[in-house]
Amino acid sequence: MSDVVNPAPDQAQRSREPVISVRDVTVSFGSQTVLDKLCLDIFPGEILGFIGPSGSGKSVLMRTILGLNRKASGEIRIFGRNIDNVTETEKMAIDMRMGVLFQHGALFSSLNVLENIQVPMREYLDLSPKLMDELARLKIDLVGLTPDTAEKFPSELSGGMIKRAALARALALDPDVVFLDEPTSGLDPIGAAEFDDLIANLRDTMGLTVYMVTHDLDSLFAVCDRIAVLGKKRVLVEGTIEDMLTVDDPWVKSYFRGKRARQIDPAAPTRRRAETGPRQAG
Ligand SMILES: Nc1ncnc2c1ncn2[C@@H]1O[C@H](COP(=O)(O)OP(=O)(O)OP(=O)(O)O)[C@@H](O)[C@H]1O
Repeated sequence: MSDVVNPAPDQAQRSREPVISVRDVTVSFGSQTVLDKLCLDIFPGEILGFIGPSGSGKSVLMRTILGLNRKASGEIRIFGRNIDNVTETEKMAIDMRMGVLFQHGALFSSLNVLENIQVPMREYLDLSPKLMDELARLKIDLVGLTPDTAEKFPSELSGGMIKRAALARALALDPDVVFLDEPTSGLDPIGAAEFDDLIANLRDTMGLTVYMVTHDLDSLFAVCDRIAVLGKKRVLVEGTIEDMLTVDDPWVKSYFRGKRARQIDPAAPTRRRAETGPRQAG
C-alpha cells in the first residue's frame, strides 16, 4: 500500500483528548512481526471501524490494547494513562471501563445468560446476588433480549441472540469503551443491520466509544464515523467512508469499490449523519 491518507481530525476531535492512543507499537510472535510501529487514536464517542486483510493483525492490536498480548515496544495510553506506568489497582480501574465482545461471542457454555453477564461483576465488584440479578436483567433488556433469555444457556440461543448476550456481558460494568471483534459475522443481513442499529443507539444514549473490527461493509457504511485500515503492519489509511472512496490504494479500492461494494450508495453515510445529527459524547 503506497497511498497514505490521514486527514486531520475534525474540530470536535481536536478539542478532545483521545480515549486510546497507540504510538509506535510493535508486536512480534517469535520471528514474526505482526505490528510494526503502529499509531492510532480513538476519540470519545466515535464508532471506529477497523478493517484490513485477513491475518493482518486486527485482533492482535485489539488484544494488545487490552493488555492480552505483550508489545515489544511503543506506548499505549488509555484514558490518558500510559498503561506501562500504572499500578495493579489503576490497571484494574482501566480494565473496568473497557468491555469486550470477542469473535464468536465466547460465552461460557455451562453458564446461563444471566450468569454469563454476571462474570465481570463477580470479578470486579462486590455486589449482593440480588443486585447482580437486577443489573444483569437490565443489561438483557438494554440489548433487546426478552426477559426469559436470562435462564437460557448459550446452546439454546440463535446466533443473533448470542451476539446480544455477549454484548450485554461486555456492557456489564457500564464501560466507556467497547471493543467488538467482528460483531456481525455469521448473522443474516437483517440480524446484522439490527445489531448495527443497537450499537449506534447505545453509543448515542450511553456515550459509548466503539472500536469495531469488522469485514462487514454494510456496518462500515451504516454506523462507523471513521475507518482505519491496517496494512503492511501499520494503520495506512484512516478517515471517513467518503475518504475511503477516494483512496487510490489497490486493496482499499477493491474493498470499497470492487464487485461486492457496487450496490452501496456513497451518499448513505452523509444522509445518515444529516438524519441523526452530529454525534457528541464522552
Ligand atoms: N498468540 C499468537 N501466537 C502466534 N501468532 C499469533 C498469535 N496471535 C496472532 N498471531 C498471528 O498474527 C497474525 C495476525 O492475526 P490476527 O488474528 O490479528 O489477524 P486478523 O487481521 O484479525 O485476521 P482475521 O481478519 O482473519 O480475523 C496472524 O499471522 C496470526 O497467526
